Amino acid sequence: MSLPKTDPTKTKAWSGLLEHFEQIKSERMQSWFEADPDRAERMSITWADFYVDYSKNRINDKTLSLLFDMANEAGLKQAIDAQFSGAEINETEGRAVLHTALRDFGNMKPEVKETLAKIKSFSDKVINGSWKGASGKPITDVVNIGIGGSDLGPDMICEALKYYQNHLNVHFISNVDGDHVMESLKTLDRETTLFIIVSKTFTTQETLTNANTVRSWFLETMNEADVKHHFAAVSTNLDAVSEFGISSENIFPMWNWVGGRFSLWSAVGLSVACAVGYKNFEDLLRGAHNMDRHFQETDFNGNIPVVLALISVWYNNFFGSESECIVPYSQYLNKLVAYLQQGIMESNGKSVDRNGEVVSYQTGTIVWGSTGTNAQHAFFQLIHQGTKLIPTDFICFAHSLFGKTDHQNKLLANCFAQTEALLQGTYGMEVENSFKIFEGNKPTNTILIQKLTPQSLGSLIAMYEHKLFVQGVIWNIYSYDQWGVELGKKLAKNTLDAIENKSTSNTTNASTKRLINKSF
Ligand SMILES: O=P(O)(O)OC[C@H]1O[C@](O)(CO)[C@@H](O)[C@@H]1O
Repeated sequence: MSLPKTDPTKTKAWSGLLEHFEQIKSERMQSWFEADPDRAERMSITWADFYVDYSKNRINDKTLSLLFDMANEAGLKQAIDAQFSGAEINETEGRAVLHTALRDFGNMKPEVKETLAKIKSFSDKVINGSWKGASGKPITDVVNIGIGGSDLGPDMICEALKYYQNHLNVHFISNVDGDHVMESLKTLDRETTLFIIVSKTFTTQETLTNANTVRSWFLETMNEADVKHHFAAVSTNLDAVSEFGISSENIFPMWNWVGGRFSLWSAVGLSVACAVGYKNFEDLLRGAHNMDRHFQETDFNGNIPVVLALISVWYNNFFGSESECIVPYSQYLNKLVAYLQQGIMESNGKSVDRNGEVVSYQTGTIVWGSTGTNAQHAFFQLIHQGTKLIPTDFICFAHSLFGKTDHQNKLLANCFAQTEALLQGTYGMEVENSFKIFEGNKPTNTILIQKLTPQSLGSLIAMYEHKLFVQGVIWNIYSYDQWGVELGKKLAKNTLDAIENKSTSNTTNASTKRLINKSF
């Protein structure tokens, strides 16, 4: 089983969509709402504790039907089946893509089960204090050292599930910036801190540099023999981890069939299990699995990731939208966008198709955003009155966690009101002058979830994972490799040599040469 290799622009549906776009590009959503009282009901999906309203989009039934035709012509069903079957759909790296297998409790690989049991036993001990530091004191602080997928996921989840957090303090050291490392260490007590080094490859320059700096700092007052009480690691490269000096009982495996940016469901989530307890970590995984089943089993017209992906393709490839915005109305989700940026842009930032040909159409969207209501007071002006069409996802929760009704009502009112303002603008209203005109007709999706729980969070993240995969299938690109980040890594090595040796004789570019020389 492999991924189909269909050029989307050669499909019948693509031609149909081009023609259809010309017919409806100037139509106003408001008039569709007025003409069709059932629009909001028809263009929404209720699933588990999710209600997804996609009615405020510049689409009608014909648009949707053509988009579904395109998905069929692109072989989306075959692609979904290929992914879940464990086929090597990451062909350029010769790997299967099975992050979904990490959360499939009914059908779990023995090595995954075993690792989850190890995560449970380790995190239980750290939380209940039976895991002692070298001097016999219980752990108070857990520090995750990793970057990219080995940092963004656990950091985002720990922040999102802060309400469920226990007494442990969690910290994340990611950037190779030494100031960041030293600032993070400033308040930590060596005797009560546990460091988890997370690196799929265990070759990443930033993570290894940071891990070595942290170990030297630790050894300023502690002994080599104490390392095993304070350092654990998560990696596929078990030999390199042992070489670093971490004892085998503190090593958690991961596997090549899990991409870094989809790895929070593996032992990469160890810091999450420590921060919120294993039960909540497992609930997160179960929530993601529920979304996997919805994605795998539901017809395209009721399938949340599929519908959201196709609508996004509609704006990207027909309206020419370059970016899309994500605005969660929950401060707990303030790291969600950074996390999704890696997932979406590292996956779909590709310009060569699955046949090895340079594409003739747009692929990956630029994703950006921030939490509401803060975002309203920052960049919403541009979405409302700027010249660009920026489809926006509004994510909100029906119930808050602390039950502050007054705040919650205002938070939701702002969220819903923004989608309405973007839809209606001031169209048909009398305004004093042209500066006060809001064009309206700006597309939004609203994802209303009952409550922020580990389970609903798992479902939400899995929803975006599947959405990006669907888009990659339509665009005929390989979403699961990331060759584009390799060149920079290689050049950084050469440049480091020049900086360390204070010599630019091997630097060819004049601008880079001058920059290096100015830095001495
Ligand atoms: O976990 P590792 O191997 O240290 O890699 C970290 C990150 O680097 C990348 O390979 C490239 O940025 C990401 O895909 C990955 O999440």
